[in-house]
Amino acid sequence: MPAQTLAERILSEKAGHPVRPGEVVDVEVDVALTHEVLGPPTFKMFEELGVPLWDPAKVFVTIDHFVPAATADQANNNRATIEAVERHGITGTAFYDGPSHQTLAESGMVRPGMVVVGTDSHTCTAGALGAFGTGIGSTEMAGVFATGRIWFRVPAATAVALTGTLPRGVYAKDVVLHLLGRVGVAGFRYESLEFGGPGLRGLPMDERIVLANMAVELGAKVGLLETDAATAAFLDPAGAPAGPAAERRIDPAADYGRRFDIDLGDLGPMVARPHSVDNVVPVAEAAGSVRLQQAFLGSCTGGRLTDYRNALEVLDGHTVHPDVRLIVTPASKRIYRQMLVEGMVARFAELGAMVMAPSCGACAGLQGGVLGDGENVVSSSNRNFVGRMGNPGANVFLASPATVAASAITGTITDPRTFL
Ligand SMILES: CC(C)[C@H](C(=O)O)[C@@H](O)C(=O)O
Ligand code: SF4
Repeated sequence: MPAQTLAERILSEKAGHPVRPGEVVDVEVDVALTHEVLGPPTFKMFEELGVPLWDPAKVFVTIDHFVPAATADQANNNRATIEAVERHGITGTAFYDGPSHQTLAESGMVRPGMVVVGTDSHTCTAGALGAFGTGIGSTEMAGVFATGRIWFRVPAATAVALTGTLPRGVYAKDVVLHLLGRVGVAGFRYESLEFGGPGLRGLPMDERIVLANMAVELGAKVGLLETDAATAAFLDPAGAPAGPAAERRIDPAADYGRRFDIDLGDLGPMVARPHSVDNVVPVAEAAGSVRLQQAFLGSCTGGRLTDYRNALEVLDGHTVHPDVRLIVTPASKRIYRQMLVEGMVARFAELGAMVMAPSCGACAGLQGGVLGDGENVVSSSNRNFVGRMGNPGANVFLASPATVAASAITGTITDPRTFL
């Protein structure tokens, strides 16, 4: 067997022979994800085929974007989704539990080496668990529902070797923003973006997930991470073994088109300014540039326990600027419950934050924090194009949860190290 990239290894195992970049392979799907936004049209197209669902146990359906519904149309989509799940006997569901990529990761359905497809672009998040995860359209998903199979062109790969440790006030989000600043939104187009090295393995799972989650912002087909004991512990919190497939490391002898070496110790807090996720500068350069009306801590990128702990570390002992609405939208019910246990909900409430139900919330501007004309928001989420967060007249700045917290205190973009 030749040395393989993480993506080649998964697709080779699935195809039954060693695959090469550029080759088209037809593979079995292990998990198919859909949600209330693209689920109803997907089910409609699939049902027109007149065949049974290939495997109801391998489908995961969520209601996460329209939660709680802001309009009757949204509520009708939610109902249509529930009815489709009932019609087809689908067992994997997370209704009103938080963004699908977090709830799918928590569900235990995803394992290293799997092929995961979803009608959502951030399905690449499953790469944090060692799975070949990618977003597909609803028509293609109708085909997957019917056959349980899909074809891919095997992607070329880039390896990102992380060494060192992140300085205080710097987080995984800053690593992704740093990469976006270097290569741009199409920097890894249709590639497998593979992260490894001791720097990666030193990051907690909550932080690692950010790297896989934002691979799509860099144009990548998949964002695959090395897996280790921490991955296994995430998959099996009770300590049950995750199986021999759990440990997957980058093979330096594999055919990587490009290799990046990043010493985490060299990085600083970064911010992506409107209206592109690669419009990146060090936070210091954007500091004080605009007045903020909103600060958002949430989404499948920046709504996990580590994010809230980091944000509260900055916020503790300070007050939120009176002009700023601080919105906290946990990325799952499990996270929300743990926040209650740790007293974080109370601390956010005392700071005047609006703590919302787990959902996508303000991230895609579908409910839970739409912006007004000319308003500026600093957000721990992943996209800032014109109209993202619900208003083409608003401006979205993307940063780490700690930078969001620091900026909420001052009412303008602020380096979190000011308060650490
Ligand atoms: C609504 C959904 C199809 C969309 C996506 O695919 O990413 C959303 O989750 C987003 O983040 O923009
Ligand atoms: S939280 Fe945002 S990025 Fe994630 S699935 Fe929801 S809308 Fe998309």
